Amino acid sequence: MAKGDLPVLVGVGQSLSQWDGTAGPAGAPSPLSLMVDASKAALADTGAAGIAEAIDTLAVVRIFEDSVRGAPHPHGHNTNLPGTLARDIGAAPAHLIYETVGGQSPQALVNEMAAKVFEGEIECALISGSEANRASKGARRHGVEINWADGADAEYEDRGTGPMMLSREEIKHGIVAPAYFYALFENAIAAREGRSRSEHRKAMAQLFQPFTAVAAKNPYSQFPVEHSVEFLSTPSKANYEYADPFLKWFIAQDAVNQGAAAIVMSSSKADELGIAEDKRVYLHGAGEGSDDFISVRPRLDGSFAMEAAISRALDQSGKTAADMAHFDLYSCFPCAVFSSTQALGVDWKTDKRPLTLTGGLPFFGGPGNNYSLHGIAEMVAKLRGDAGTFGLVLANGGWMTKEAVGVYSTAKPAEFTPVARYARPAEEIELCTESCVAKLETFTVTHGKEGPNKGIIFARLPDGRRALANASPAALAVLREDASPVGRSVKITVDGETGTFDFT
Ligand SMILES: CC(=O)SCCNC(=O)CCNC(=O)[C@H](O)C(C)(C)COP(=O)(O)OP(=O)(O)OC[C@H]1O[C@@H](n2cnc3c(N)ncnc32)[C@H](O)[C@@H]1OP(=O)(O)O
Repeated sequence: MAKGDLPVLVGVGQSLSQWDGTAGPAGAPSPLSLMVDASKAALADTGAAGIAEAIDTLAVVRIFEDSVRGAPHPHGHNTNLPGTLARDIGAAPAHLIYETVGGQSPQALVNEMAAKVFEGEIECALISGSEANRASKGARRHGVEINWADGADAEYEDRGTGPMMLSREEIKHGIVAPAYFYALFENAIAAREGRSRSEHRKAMAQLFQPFTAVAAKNPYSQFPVEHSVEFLSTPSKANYEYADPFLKWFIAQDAVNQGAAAIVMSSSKADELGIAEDKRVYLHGAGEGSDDFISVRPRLDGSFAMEAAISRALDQSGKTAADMAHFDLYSCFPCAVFSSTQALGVDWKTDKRPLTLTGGLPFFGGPGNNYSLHGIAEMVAKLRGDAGTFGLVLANGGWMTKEAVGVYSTAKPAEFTPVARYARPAEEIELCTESCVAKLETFTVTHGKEGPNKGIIFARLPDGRRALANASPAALAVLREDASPVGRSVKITVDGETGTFDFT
């Protein structure tokens, strides 16, 4: 293992199952089976023999059931996903890793494995991940027994669930689901653009309509249907209100059975194994950024972490956003794409380059932490067919809390620079936890099957501090109006640990 060897992606694979329990237990996938299928496809995709035996490092992206402390395993627990995956693909890696939580992890693992190859620590890494949440939901809904329990003796490095991404203050006010966090960003963007709810829904639908067209043509999409702007922007039974301004199809869909895998190795190992030049895709730039709890971020209409990760990756590659021919931008919610295109300086309304290669998390599917491994798989395939061009993958974790970016091309880079440590924000907003009068900064209304249930706001005091509060019944009715309430004066009364507000 020589130090300074150029890392290269040589194989990618994906898997998909539409199993949802309606036709009984036969053919039910598990997270492991989806990873095995995708990994075997990645091994075959290299076009060379002996790859499984060459894998010295195997890293698995953390699945949903292992991402929340104490979450149940309703279909049995696979206690060693890396070890069982290695067993089932005939590999015997010296290093097994079970990655920490976050949608950044596929790209972060590529960045890490590439750096380890370059440092001469490893020669060949397989990265894989999956979700079988469609199977899980379907099995429970239809009373079908499925069994995911498994295990292996091989030791693995468990990176755990990582630091908390939400604060006590946020939890107390009901900001507990990704859609609620992102709705606060989304309404901050709508307010900046001067849009009412219906106007912003139209803009979100215009952004996402082309994503649906890509998803409709992708054989690995879970929901391959092209939707109109009209359908996407209009509340209906099929497109119900979830967290204002989001309707169901503005949201990452987690009812998916999808797996993906990618193989990173040293160029000399690729030479030794006879991997053809036209299979090889290089990492030209890598960047990573992180952010604070949402309630203390100075800006809500954009992302510090995205800006940091994107600019670092582009700088490393010596390219600009204008040089990118292809993008796969994380799209769990429209605001993630509004924020990344803003950071890239790409005008989503007029730019001709597609912003997704898969179809995006609401339409291709949102397989938990692993979505961007599909983005990377699609990017590798796209670049092989468009040799010499460049593409950028942005992977996003938490609520724009952890970002990892990769710039790729089949062109051989003159040099490789390992990724720098995560950029960290320097500024944070002080919170006010007493009764106060403030100006509404952003908001959401959460919905259940019975309709709207909770109004949540952030408000800013004249001294710059921020307060969190929930809506009184009268204030909730105002939040439901089409006109944006952002900028209006509110009176917050704190009782115990939570604030309740009314409009003044
Ligand atoms: C970094 C990041 O990636 S952040 C993103 C992380 N990912 C997420 O947060 C995942 C978010 N997504 C989800 O939770 C899910 O995909 C959902 C809720 C959007 C859709 O889930 P599904 O399992 O497809 O639910 P589905 O739409 O089939 O709804 C189930 C039932 O509940 C009903 N329902 C659920 N919520 C509502 C609601 N708010 N209003 C009305 N009905 C509702 C549906 O109508 C449906 O009823 P039916 O069974 O009678 O037809």
